[in-house]
Amino acid sequence: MTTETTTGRTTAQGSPASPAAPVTVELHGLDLGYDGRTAVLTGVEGTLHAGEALALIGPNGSGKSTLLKGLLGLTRPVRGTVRVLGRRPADARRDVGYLPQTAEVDPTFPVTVRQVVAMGRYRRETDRPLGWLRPASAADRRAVTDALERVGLADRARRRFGELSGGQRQRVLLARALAGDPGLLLLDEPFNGLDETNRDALEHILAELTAGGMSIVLSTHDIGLARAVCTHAAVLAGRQLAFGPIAQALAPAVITAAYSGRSDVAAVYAAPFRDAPAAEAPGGPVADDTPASRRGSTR
Ligand SMILES: Nc1ncnc2c1ncn2[C@@H]1O[C@H](COP(=O)(O)OP(=O)(O)OP(=O)(O)O)[C@@H](O)[C@H]1O
Repeated sequence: MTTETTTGRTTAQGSPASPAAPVTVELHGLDLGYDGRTAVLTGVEGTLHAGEALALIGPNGSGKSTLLKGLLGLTRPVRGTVRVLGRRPADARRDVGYLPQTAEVDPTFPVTVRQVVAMGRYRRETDRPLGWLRPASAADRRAVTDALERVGLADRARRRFGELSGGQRQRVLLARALAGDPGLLLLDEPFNGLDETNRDALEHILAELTAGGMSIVLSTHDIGLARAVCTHAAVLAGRQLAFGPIAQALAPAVITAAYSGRSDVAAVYAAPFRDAPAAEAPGGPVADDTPASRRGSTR
C-alpha cells in the first residue's frame, strides 16, 4: 500500500506544498462497515495534508460514501485506524464541514439563505448551541457573511432559500458547511445536477479553498471534476485499489479493475494522464512519490 511522502505532496495548483503542511487525514489498515463486524470497504491506506484535495472514485456501491462517513465517525472501523485533524473522527467533528449527497433542507421550508448558513455555526459551541439557547454572536454573523461571500451569494442572504435555483441552493449548503470554519471539507457527489455555470463556480470555490490551506475529500463519478479540483485520488471497488497523486492513482490498470474490466471506462478516466508513469495493477502498490502536476498536464 502507499505511503505518502513529502515529494509526493502537491497543492491544488499542482505545486509542491510546504513540507510543514499538517496532516489532515490519516487512514491506516482501515476496513469500514456498518455493523462493527462486516466490512463493506477494506484495505484503505493513505494520508492527506492541508491544501490537498482527494477524489474518491469508483462504481456504484464501491464504498465512496462509506469512507466519507468513516471520516465523519458515522461508520465504524472493523479494523485499522482513522485520524482526522489529528483526532478521532467523532472528536474532530466540529472542525469538519460536510455537504451530503442529498440536501436535507426542504426548499419549501420558510427560512432565509442566511438562516440556512447559520445552521453551520451550531456545532461551534456545543455547550451553548446557536439558536434557541443563545443569540448569534458577532463572530457567528461574521462567519456567516464570510461563508456567503466565499460562495458568491452574499447578495442573496435575505432571500428565501426555496426561491433559489438548485445550483444556488447547493452553494448555500456549501456555505453552511464552511460557516463552521472547517479544516477538512467532505463533499458527497457535489456536482450532481449542476449546470455548467454552477459547476464552474463550484470548481472555482473549491480551488480557492484548497489554495487557502483547506483539505477536501469528495466523492464523484465525474472525472472532469476530479481533474480540475483534486491533487489526489483513491480508487475504490469494495477495497482500495489505489491512493496517491491523481495522475498515478487513475492509471488505466487500476480503473479497468475498478470497473470490472471495462476498458472503455478506463480510457475515459485515464486519457488525461497517459503521460503519467504506469501504476502497478490493483493489489500491488501505486507509488505516490511523483508530483501530480495536475493543472499543467491534464486540463
Ligand atoms: N447504512 C448501510 N448499512 C449497511 N450497508 C450499507 C449502508 N450504506 C451502504 N451500505 C453498503 O455499503 C456498500 C458501499 O456503499 P456506498 O454507499 O459507500 O457506495 P458508493 O460508492 O458511495 O455508491 P454510489 O456511487 O452509488 O453512491 C454497498 O454494498 C452498500 O450496500
